[in-house]
Amino acid sequence: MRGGGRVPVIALTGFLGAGKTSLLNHLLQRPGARLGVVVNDFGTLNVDAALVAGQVDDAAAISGGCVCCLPDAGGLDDALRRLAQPRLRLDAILVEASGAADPIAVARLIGFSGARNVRPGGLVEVVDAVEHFRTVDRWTEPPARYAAATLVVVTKADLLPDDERETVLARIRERVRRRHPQVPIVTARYGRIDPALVFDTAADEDPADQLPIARLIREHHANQHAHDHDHARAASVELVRPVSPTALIDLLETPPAGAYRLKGRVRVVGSRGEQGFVVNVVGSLVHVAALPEPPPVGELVAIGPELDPSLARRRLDAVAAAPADRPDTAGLARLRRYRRLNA
Ligand SMILES: Nc1nc2c(ncn2[C@@H]2O[C@H](COP(=O)(O)OP(=O)(O)OP(=O)(O)O)[C@@H](O)[C@H]2O)c(=O)[nH]1
Repeated sequence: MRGGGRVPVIALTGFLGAGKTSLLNHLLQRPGARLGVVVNDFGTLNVDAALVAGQVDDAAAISGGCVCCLPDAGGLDDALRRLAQPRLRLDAILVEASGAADPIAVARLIGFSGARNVRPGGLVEVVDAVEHFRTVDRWTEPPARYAAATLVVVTKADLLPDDERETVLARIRERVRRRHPQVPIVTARYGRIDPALVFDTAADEDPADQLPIARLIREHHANQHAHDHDHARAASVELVRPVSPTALIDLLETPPAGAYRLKGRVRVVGSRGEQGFVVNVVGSLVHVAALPEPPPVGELVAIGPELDPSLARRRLDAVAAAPADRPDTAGLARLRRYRRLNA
């Protein structure tokens, strides 16, 4: 381990559904690296921890809020302390912040962590090329969050219309550069970047580009009263039984009011036994993928800055309660159609 024995902590930030878990799973596939993971998710159920592809023995999961708003970094410091123990000999710790977390606050939490054996290793801001200008960058001035990044990864360019792709990507680059002229910006489908981009940053002891962050953090402290991000709200349900594909697809296609993001893992009864699926909605995009095994217990989480949690909970409960013991041919066909679209 380099860096005087302190383990670099690399933060993955980005708006709800931008592609942080996809990037994390990609980085975890790096052969030979010993990586620790902290996942911060919404709701009482930690879907992201369940979706982190089995490469880590113990993903420290922090659920029930956004990491930058936890009092005194509570959960984060504990998780970092646990993962930075010398006997684990980790090369780096990756922290996936919740989609509502403010990157500047995340940088501060890591920079001033009470865990002794860690040091900041960079902050990767994931940008959803499709939704970015409707969600994160909506005002005249580019958002301050760009300045906290040591690397910007733009995802979902594949979903942009061919004749708009270059214009949108150029606009993202131009907006980011106005806040942070030197930051590297890469485009990557499903976050499949060259891992050296992330782990190189982590190899530098006290990289020079931490300096602007120190200033940002001070400014941020001064503005603490004007908390500058919406607290997303969440509703979740645990699924002990298989779900009805029709009820599920109806939910994905018409999410509860204010649910910008829906995600979960489910079991459905097919003609040849039970099958597992992971479902994702980001804005108006629905994504369905098969799981290798049906999850013993599934879950669904709805998240959004303007979500009404009790109304959303009723919709989720209705999906959990819909009868689903027999194969539902029409519903399964709709589910498969999404799988084909996303293949
Ligand atoms: N087409 C396409 N889909 C992507 C890409 N990156 C991510 N996705 C999909 O976008 C959805 C959200 O991705 P996640 O990686 O779960 O996003 P996230 O930022 O971890 O989401 P939260 O933690 O809930 O905020 C999933 O369905 C991904 O498969 C991409 O580059 N192209």
